[in-house]
Amino acid sequence: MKYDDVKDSISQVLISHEELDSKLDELAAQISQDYADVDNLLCIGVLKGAAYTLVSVTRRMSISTPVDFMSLSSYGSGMESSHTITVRSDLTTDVAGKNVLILEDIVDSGYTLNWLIAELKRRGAASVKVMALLSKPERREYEVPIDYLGFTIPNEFVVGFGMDYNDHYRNLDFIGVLDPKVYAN
Ligand SMILES: O=P(O)(O)OC[C@H]1O[C@H](OP(=O)(O)OP(=O)(O)O)[C@H](O)[C@@H]1O
Ligand SMILES: Nc1nc2[nH]cnc2c(=O)[nH]1
Repeated sequence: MKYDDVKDSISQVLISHEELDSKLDELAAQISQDYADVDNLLCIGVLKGAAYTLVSVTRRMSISTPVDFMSLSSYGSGMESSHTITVRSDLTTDVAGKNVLILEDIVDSGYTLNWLIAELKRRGAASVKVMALLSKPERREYEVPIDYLGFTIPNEFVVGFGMDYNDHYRNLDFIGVLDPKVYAN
């Protein structure tokens, strides 16, 4: 898809590249401070969307951390969660005894995180904390603790910085509202 067509599909820039950069700096500084003396930190990202957030935050951290990814499916290619989690590919790390920090791009219904936190605890993680770049509280159906939050956003379908519609728009360097004309009819 040409970049001009992509821009035409965005009805509003919700969070600019500059705002993202400075928030990512803040989050990474806070996490680095809080985990400076914590052993066995493991940062986990849920593919595909959170890859952008995980890399951007850990790259800015002033402490060293192992990273791992998990691929879960709840949304498929569309806009509504199926509320059934399928593990497409699992972590390669044994999380038993690890202090896990999940880095997510967005918390919407909370279903994904609610499932993942329970699963990591079931596998014996010593602690599980959450960083989410975006939270959409109006959509919440499952309460999840967010220890580090970037932005609270309104109930709009957003794309960019990891977030997709039909696997496009992830590589935008800002977060925008997808124009409803894109998914109408
Ligand atoms: O709070 P929830 O309602 O569970 O929604 C949040 C989940 O939705 C998105 O992933 P998605 O399933 O779209 O997969 P993707 O990252 O591959 O795009 C996002 O990355 C979260 O993992
Ligand atoms: N792209 C995208 N994926 C989501 N998953 C849950 N909420 C959203 C959203 O607003 N946009």
